[in-house]
Amino acid sequence: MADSSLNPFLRAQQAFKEAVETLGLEPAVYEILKQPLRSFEVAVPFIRDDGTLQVFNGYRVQHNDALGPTKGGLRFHSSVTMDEVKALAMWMSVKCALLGLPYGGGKGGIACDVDQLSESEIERLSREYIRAVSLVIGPDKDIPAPDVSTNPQIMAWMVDEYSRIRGENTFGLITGKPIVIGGSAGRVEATGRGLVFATKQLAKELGIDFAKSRIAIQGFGNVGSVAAEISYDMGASVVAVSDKDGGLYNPAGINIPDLLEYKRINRRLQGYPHAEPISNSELLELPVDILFPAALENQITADNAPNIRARIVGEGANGPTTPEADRILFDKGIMVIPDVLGNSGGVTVSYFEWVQNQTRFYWSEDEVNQRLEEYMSRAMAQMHTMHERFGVTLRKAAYLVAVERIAQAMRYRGWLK
Ligand SMILES: NC(=O)C1=CN([C@@H]2O[C@H](COP(=O)(O)OP(=O)(O)OC[C@H]3O[C@@H](n4cnc5c(N)ncnc54)[C@H](O)[C@@H]3O)[C@@H](O)[C@H]2O)C=CC1
Ligand SMILES: O=C(O)CCC(=O)C(=O)O
Repeated sequence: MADSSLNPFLRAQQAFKEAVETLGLEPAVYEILKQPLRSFEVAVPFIRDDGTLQVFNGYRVQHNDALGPTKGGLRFHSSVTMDEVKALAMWMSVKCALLGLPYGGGKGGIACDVDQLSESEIERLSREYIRAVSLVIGPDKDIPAPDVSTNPQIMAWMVDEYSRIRGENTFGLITGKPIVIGGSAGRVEATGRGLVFATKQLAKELGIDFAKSRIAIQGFGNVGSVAAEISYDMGASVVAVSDKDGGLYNPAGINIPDLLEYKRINRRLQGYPHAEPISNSELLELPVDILFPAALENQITADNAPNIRARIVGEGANGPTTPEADRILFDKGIMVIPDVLGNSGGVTVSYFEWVQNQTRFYWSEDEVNQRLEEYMSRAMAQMHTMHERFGVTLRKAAYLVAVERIAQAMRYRGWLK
């Protein structure tokens, strides 16, 4: 069966439409939320190491700022398009509102393949991108952060470039920075930590002991590798992991610290001697308790959803499950922790980082982790209330919490007359 719901922007629009209708809100709410307030497409010229000039397409989208400045990551990936960035920004609006953060949703990216660029080329590209969007971002306007193929080093170059343009250190411009220049303790781990936290809570409700569970993880970057490490430390058996080049499977469980050391030395997962090779599609269909998709959108579709055997799908990635797949998983009794909650640990600790930058007062990692649990527990409780009140999936319930909050802000601000 072909899956008609692969365009993430159309999916995001449909989800907002359903939420506005379910809540019985005025149609004007959907008219505002169905597209971003501002979408920028910029040319990013930079000099290659061989002296030639290359120009990439860059994007920054600000979906809705009723609750505060827009916030969301920057992705460097060859598949980045305006529609993808719009959807990612819309999902950020939902995530920030659900978590009760004083932000709207934003997102950005550059269509490029970082594997083809040297480190100095990535630095020049990052600095040029910031020059291209410097007029539309800022600590009280729109605050970027890491996403796919971007990291604290890239955030450092970007905040440095912006600070040079402004003529003053502006650490609150961007989050996910190295700790020594205003990064927050716990930000690198936050998304994976939050995902494991939310999954452990749901597992308990379903009578699954997380510490005895079998887990498969697609994507072994910031989100997937941290989720693997924390799950392993809690005693769970991580039986499969993967990256864009394929996966590894050991039904007896993979020693994650050993694999991380192997990856650090070899810069890849492939060839690890204590697990069998497995494809990404095989990994998704393994007989496990918990599946963490932590790579890209559209991984669980109408085609493979009937074969998913996990009892819980905890979405670390943004948009890994299509709406048709969502319906199939629901019918099979598989619980899905929606991305807007599952991966919300990242933006929540980004918010803490921004607060620390604005106040110049820095917190310990324990304080960060404790507040992260408080914010996520509150959002989960509100999502559960909507889930029960309207009898809808957790994803729809998350949208109901978020859209009600954004609509309230727009109403007070006089946008809905
Ligand atoms: N970094 C963060 O704090 C947050 C990330 N996310 C989302 O989590 C997902 C992963 O992001 P990061 O871990 O930050 O990125 P990353 O760049 O650190 O890692 C991405 C991983 O996915 C793998 N991958 C790429 N394409 C793949 C494919 N087709 N099949 C299987 N694996 C593939 C890569 O090889 C890599 O292991 C994205 O959807 C991102 O938007 C969401 C919230 C916060
Ligand atoms: O940390 C942030 O501000 C945003 C992270 C992000 O891009 C996401 O949650 O998808």
